[in-house]
Amino acid sequence: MSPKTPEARPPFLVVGLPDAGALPAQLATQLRCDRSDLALHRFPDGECLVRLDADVQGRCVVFAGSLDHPDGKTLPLLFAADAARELGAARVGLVAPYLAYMRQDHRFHAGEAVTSRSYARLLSGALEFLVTVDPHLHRWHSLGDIYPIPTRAVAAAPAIAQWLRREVAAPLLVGPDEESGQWVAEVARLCGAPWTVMAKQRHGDRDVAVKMTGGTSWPGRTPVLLDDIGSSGQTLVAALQVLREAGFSQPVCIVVHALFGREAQQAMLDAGAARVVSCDTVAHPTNAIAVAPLLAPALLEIARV
Ligand SMILES: O=P(O)(O)OC[C@H]1O[C@H](OP(=O)(O)OP(=O)(O)O)[C@H](O)[C@@H]1O
Repeated sequence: MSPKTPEARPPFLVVGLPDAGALPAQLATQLRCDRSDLALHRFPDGECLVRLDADVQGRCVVFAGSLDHPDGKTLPLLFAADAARELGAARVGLVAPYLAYMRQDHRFHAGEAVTSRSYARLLSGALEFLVTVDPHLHRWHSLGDIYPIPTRAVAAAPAIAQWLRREVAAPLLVGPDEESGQWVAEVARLCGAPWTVMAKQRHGDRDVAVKMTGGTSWPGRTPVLLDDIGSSGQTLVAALQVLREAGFSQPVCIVVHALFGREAQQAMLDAGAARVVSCDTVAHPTNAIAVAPLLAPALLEIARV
């Protein structure tokens, strides 16, 4: 099949998922296209009913919204994607700044589901492309390992580095575990700052232990703890305690995806964090770093191949 000419490309329609915040409007503005919000009704028995209020015929329908609290958001998304196709959409894709279930990437105990793979199959059965931000890639090396559809993983690092250059004079980037090295090293490179990672052991959902593995002598540097996800907040709390014991002061905490509640945020402040900030992939009071503007270019690239 020959590549589509620009004239033949279907126009975009952005459809905001429930609780998607400002993202759908931002995307529609950047794409200069129409936007509509998915109507969602919950019946008394908990079942959902979705309704598309815009004409999707012949359009490239882009659902937009993060997949935090995924169990309540995923079925409406799948139903809506199915409806869009039935109603004549030319293409159906998803921009989800936070992609759920990526941490369940291994059968840790006999009989457990490898949910990241199952979830990928589920979404890939309903969608033709996916754009997200810094998915949790630990045992999977890329989204392509589990998502058969075209995907783009947008890096938050340039936006984080830009924020740091503005807000922290002489940062030392610190990752709380080895996996965080992938984000920490890139942000450090972009800032021209030194970096190190700790070693983490997870014993339970809210039970982690971390220890310093590199040096602790970084005179004049402000430690900046950087991780992809804050959930219970215990990883960062444990890392903050280690930094305090090593004599660091006024550490800054940055997470890409803020999945934590008020208590976890308070625990980080109590453990010595001078500031706790996050990217705007999940709407949260700590949002300070905008990555949503990076999504439209990735979407244009992927939706038009
Ligand atoms: O706020 P918390 O509840 O501590 O969760 C956040 C941590 O969880 C993830 O790693 P995880 O411990 O799942 O390790 P992994 O790299 O083995 O997937 C993530 O990279 C954070 O480090």
